[in-house]
Amino acid sequence: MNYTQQLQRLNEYQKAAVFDESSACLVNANVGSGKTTVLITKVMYLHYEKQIPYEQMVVLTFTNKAADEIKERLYALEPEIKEEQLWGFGTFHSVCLTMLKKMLPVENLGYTKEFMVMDPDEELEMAEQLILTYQLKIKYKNRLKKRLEQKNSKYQDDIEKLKALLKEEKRRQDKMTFDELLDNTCKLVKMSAEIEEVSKKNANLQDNENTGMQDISWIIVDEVQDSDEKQLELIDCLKKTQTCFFAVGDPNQVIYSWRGSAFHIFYQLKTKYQATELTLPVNYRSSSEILAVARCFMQQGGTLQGGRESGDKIQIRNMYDPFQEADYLAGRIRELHASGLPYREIAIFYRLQNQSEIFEHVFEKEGIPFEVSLKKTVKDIPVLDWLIKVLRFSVNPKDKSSGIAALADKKYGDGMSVKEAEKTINILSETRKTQTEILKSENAKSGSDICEKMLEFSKVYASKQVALPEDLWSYFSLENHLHPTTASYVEDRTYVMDFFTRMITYQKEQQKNVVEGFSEFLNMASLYGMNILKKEIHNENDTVKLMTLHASKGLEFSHVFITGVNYGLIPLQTKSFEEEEEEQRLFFVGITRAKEHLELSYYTSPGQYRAAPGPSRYLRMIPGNLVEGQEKDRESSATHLQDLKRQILAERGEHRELQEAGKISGGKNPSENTGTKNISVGNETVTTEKRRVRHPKYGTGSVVREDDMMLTVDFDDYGEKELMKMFSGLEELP
Ligand SMILES: Nc1ncnc2c1ncn2[C@@H]1O[C@H](COP(=O)(O)OP(=O)(O)OP(=O)(O)O)[C@@H](O)[C@H]1O
Repeated sequence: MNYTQQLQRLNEYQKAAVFDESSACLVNANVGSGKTTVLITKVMYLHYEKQIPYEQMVVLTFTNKAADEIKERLYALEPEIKEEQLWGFGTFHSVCLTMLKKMLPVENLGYTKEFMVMDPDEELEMAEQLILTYQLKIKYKNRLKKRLEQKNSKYQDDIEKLKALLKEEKRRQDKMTFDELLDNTCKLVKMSAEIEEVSKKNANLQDNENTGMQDISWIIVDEVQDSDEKQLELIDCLKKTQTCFFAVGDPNQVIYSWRGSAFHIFYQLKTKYQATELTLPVNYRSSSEILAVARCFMQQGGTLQGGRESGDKIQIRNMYDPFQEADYLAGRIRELHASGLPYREIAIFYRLQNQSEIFEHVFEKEGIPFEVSLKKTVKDIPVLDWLIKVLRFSVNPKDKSSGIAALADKKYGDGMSVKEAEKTINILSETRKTQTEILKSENAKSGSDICEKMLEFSKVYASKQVALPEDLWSYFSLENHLHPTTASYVEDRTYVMDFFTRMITYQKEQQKNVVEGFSEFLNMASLYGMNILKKEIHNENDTVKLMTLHASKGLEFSHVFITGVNYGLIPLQTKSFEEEEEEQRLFFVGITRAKEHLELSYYTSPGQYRAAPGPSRYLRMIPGNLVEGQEKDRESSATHLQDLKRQILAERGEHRELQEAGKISGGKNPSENTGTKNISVGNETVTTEKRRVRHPKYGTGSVVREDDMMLTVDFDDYGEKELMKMFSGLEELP
């Protein structure tokens, strides 16, 4: 659709937002009212009608997906647009990264232009290494991240010393955290503004000093309701008196308030910039029945007008348990597909990631094509997590933390302890001894081939080009590190080769030398962990989409099934009124993804820790006239259902047997080193104190049950998961 066609399609509210030229404008938009549509048309309007160059626009989005969508639409209209022209289109973090690399004097803050980005886990690892090296006494280490963020500590320990060491170490290793990308951009933009001010005053001394900063005419922000304090501060730094500010958002869709976003953002921005307020009230997505249900969960008042005619009433179903539900949905999807509905128009939502498992088993058996939206980042794939450390140290030998972590990795590294790895790196990098000398050295346990390779990488590849992924594979002797006899080898190798291919392609496309190109790619891998693996759901595939309510934001489907609307799941048990409100908004987001048809279901026997049987109170908030006849409890004893259940449980059992036989790798026994109080009930032990653990894939969580063999952990972002003790791969958190 070209610019004129796009403009003609808009309603009066949407046009008012596109044409608005006040110095600040806030668009309070309803769900599905065309925010994305307006934002893209606005950029086109400014460019084509007002002749604002793209390079003078900063268009900030909340996800990379949203930024890519806008860029793709612009490229489709004007394929000749250069990437540099769209430097300001991206997430807050990626735009800051570009500014720091290309426009701002990072050297003034003690960094080089080659600085690398580190994610929050890496910063924690660095802090843990420093605690070890300097023998620091730190209380509540399981809350180290929080404690490092807190300004004033009330505990008597070495936390302030650790903060200072960490700051120094990050600068020494030339690394910035995500937050520092924003903080440092702000600092340098402010410094540039001061220089400009001084040079204006001293105009007779020299012409306006070139601060390297682009003139920014427009700052445009999408999903402004999800911005946090740091992001607002960045907007404030970038906005000069002549810069116009335009933001769209929906206060009813705040689902990340734990990141600091809050309702007061609209109010704050409005008063700060004396912003004009506009609205987009008409929802074009959902049928009037679906909108009527959505209105029951709106918290911000206002009207939610519908732009579409009425459709099906919504349905509420009672399922005995998740097995019965999966079986029902398989049949229902088959029916819908037979009647001509593409699979891609069907979505199933749930509150916790672990709820997808039963659907996956059943759909696989029933031959229903599906995709599960997993929050997969490179960090979730152990081999890539390790490889990135190897590469980070290779392109930046100052980054000793990555080198140490790579060598000390139990599975892929050299199996050294952190201390041994540190010594090896220090000796090798400082004295550049050969491997034989290292072996003789008293201080190091053994020499390390990969350590030498990492240290020599920049030199070796200064003049050489990498042509194929195989070159890197053999350079680092990865065959030895990925252990060809292990079960994970084939999959690991595919991940590695795929990662190399992308990295080499990127470096060539950007016409950078190997070290520069790889560094940029690794920074992107930290920032866009998800995108880079292309594991996000692809809407073009004709598959049923399975995802958590959080992951559904911004998407739309003809038929939506929200499962497990039981108390304890939807909503989750909450600790505060604010959390409860956020749960409700999350449900609202889920409901408003549906265009034609919405089904909600609850279980009699949810089979999830903390979930209560029976309908959640949310279902009682929906007026009866919007619902098509409630079904009675379904018969749960159908023989085929019992068989299905048995089959799935048996498969789970086989999985355990494989683990027991050592075919699936695992880690240390987490109960070995705990001082937890446990109460035994029969064979089972109920944990009375919260034992915190970390799993390489599922993240952090608390142990809720354990017996001699098994251990059940309630993961913070995943929900409950049962693991074999011996092979759980869990790391005990202090
Ligand atoms: N003026 C219009 N006429 C007809 N359809 C429209 C119009 N504006 C937007 N739409 C359609 O309405 C749907 C929602 O639009 P869009 O995705 O831009 O909304 P949104 O506000 O970004 O949604 P969300 O609140 O879920 O983030 C899309 O299918 C879009 O094509």
